[in-house]
Amino acid sequence: MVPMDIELLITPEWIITVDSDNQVLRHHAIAVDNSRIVGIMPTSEAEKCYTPRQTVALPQQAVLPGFINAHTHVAMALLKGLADDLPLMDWLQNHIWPAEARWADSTFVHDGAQLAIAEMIRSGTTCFNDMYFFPEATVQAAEEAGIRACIGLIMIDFPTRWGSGPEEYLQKGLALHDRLQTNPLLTTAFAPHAPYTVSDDPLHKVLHLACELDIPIHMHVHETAFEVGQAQEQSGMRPLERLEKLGLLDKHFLAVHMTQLSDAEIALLAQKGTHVIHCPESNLKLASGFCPVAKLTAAGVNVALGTDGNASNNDLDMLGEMRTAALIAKAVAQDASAIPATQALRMATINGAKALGLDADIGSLEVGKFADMIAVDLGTLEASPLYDPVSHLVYCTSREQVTHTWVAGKALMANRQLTTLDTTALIAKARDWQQHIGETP
Ligand SMILES: CSC[C@H]1O[C@@H](n2cnc3c(O)ncnc32)[C@H](O)[C@@H]1O
Ligand SMILES: [Zn+2]
Repeated sequence: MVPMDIELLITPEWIITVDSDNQVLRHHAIAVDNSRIVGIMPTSEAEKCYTPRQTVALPQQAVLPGFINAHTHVAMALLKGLADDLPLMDWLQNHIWPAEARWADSTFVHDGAQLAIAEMIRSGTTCFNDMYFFPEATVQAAEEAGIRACIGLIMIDFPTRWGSGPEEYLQKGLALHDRLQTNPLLTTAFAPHAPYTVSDDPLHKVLHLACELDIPIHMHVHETAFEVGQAQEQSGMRPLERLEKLGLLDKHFLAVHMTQLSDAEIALLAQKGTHVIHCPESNLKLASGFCPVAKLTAAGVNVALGTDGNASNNDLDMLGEMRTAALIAKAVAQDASAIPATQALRMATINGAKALGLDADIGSLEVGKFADMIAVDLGTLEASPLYDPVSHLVYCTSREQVTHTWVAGKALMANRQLTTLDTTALIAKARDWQQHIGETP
């Protein structure tokens, strides 16, 4: 047999596939060519089958699909730690929105996005689903870094620095959507902010365009009891009921947070195929409530994981988020078997891909999918002894153990060195923003 020329052969100790059988393979290799996985087989066999231009030997690492952070506001990295220990509405109305009105221009969004993307690559995220003003600046930062992203085309009733209102947001969003058609790493979703900030007419328009373009809709929904109570007082309806009446709930809809859910609402989400994006650390920090993840999963709802922005988390660490999700699910369900490690890992990978409609291409390590993957060092003192690599990833691994991050076969981090971004320059720029933002009364 003539060996096949390929770009890259990776030979780790474990491959955690996150495929439908949750296969964990030992002493297997991953062959990558033309951005995609072309083979997964025992290392001894791969060495005969391929002539790789590059081989990466990872004798104490596990290789797994890159994390998909299914809800972010990446530019908010520059507001990290600015307003802590507050409930959502006080945090938003009295701290975050005023800071955004003062600072969130195109340069802020680009610089914040770059900083966040560096943090994400260093912690094993290969794809994020974003919602923020000046999305074209987030696009620029993502393109410079080489990361995959779903860019939110935002919608909100009031004027912001990015536009005068719904009509302009739609027009700018559509122009950006058109421009991204030729970009293999970037997709779009409509991102109406929340039921309490977007009225029916713009929601109708968003739904109409999302159906026409066949793209997802991504929205904060039922984040707090206050949100639900206020909507009931004002309209006699819970927000979810209103969204259902408007026709938004289907398999293209990503409902973020969902801490307030009745059993009937859970059944409705399952029936409609709506995805839930769980952000446990943001919900804990803002004391927003608890998403009933075990009940949702049992009902057949696809639940993916997001960090939310750096101003409410305050990190973008999907390993940490997985651990929190697995632990809090047990407390909420009062059942130690709720959300076992394998399920938490699926929430951080393949379930995010499903929510974004990208599961044919990413979310698991399988032949034909893009080589979006990470290597995690499980040979450390803290990870020893090791009986089950998936258990360690969820319950006992910190982000510093991520050694390599690849997107579409390109290394964005190798041996903890970023290849497309300059860490020292990013720290300097962040400190520059800190001086401006921190010293303004
Ligand atoms: C329309 S751009 C996004 C908008 O959302 C704000 N935001 C960040 N986190 C949350 C959250 O948890 N709930 C509601 N809104 C949030 C962000 O500051 C931007 O203004
Ligand atoms: Zn959010």
